Amino acid sequence: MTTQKGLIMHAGEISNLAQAQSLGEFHLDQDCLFVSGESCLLGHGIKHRFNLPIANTDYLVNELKAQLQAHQDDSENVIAFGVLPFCKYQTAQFIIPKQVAKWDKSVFSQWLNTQTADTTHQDNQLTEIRYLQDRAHFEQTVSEAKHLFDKGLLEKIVLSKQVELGFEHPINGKHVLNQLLTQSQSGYHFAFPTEHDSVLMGVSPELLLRKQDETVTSNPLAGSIPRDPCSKVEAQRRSALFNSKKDRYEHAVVIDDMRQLLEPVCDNLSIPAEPSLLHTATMWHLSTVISGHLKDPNTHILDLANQLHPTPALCGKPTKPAYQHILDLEGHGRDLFSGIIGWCDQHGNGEWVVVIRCGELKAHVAKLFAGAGIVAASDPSSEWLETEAKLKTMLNALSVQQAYTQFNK
Ligand SMILES: C=C(O[C@H]1C=CC=C(C(=O)O)[C@@H]1O)C(=O)O
Repeated sequence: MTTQKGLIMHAGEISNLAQAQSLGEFHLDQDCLFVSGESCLLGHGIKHRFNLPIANTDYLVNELKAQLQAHQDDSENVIAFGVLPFCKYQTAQFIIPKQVAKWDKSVFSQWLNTQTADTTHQDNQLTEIRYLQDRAHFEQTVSEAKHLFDKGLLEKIVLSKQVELGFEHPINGKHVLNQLLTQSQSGYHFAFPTEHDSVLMGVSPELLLRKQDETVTSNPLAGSIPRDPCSKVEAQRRSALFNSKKDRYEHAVVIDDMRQLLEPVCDNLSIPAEPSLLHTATMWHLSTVISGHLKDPNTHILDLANQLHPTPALCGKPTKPAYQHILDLEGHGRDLFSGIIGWCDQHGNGEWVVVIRCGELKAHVAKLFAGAGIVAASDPSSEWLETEAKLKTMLNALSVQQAYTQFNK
């Protein structure tokens, strides 16, 4: 095995479009996709689907290892794709594919493009928008959270909303995935067929953990500002974000938490003293790249990832009270949203990202999610606008950004 741009090479490398086309079609209801850097990991077909509880990390890791061993082929490295929910009392979904291939991202994009070239979304009317938490409710919960900070009960909480979009016709999921790949050049694109006949897809900017033998890398994000088409405004926003005390604090809470968990298990944990700026197609974020060498290279990636999850970038600090207040304040179950998604092999290597900037697509309905980190200095209206901006990744991929804005007027 060799490494290219951080993604581990596995059996079945495909770098040529003709070779890719010989595989037939990409099937959203049975194929898994995980894109990292210039490579993507593609799972074809479902050999075995199973669920595991995530409340006990040792149990999760041992059962997962046993499942991988039971489905190992003679010659090939066996891989499981999976998604862990936000709630520790729900179960993770895993798929061991019939066949795994590593592709160049550009080849995968071309291959998908050839399958969607003659389809368009233009005639798929948005017929309904249903907020599981509307603006008034969201802003009210931010204000309530601020009282919790005043009382010293919390330092940070991540509050979210969900939006259900109804369409006239069934959604063409492959077209949406194709749009995600075209519109968002960076980030971790993913697609996973869930046990409820929906497809979870999106492009997450946030790497929770990558593990290759003894090396671990993480790229937590927290502290955000929407992008702007005007370069002057864009420059002002970047600088405002970088110098914002509120956002620096929001970010520091996440980094401190990750340091606490990773320091005891790593020999030389490297955490830059101050964050840098990272952008997606729609947002700027404060970002820190953390890396380290594991004291025990045999540590399974989910051993660490499930302990890190949910970080204060998705939940809050302290974790347990923040989690409880999320349940009370939000009033909707997050399920897979703000969980983690990725893959691992039988050596415990792999990559997991947080389930954000994504949607769950099923028939005529797309369920979208967006959250924002709330701290004492948060302004309810700005936090709402931040969640609206975060929705754009999926709204643009669904080609309904304009219709969505019209609907909300
Ligand atoms: C919860 C989301 O973003 C998280 C990840 C990056 C930055 C965030 C923030 O600045 O609030 C959030 O913590 C989301 O995109 O729905």
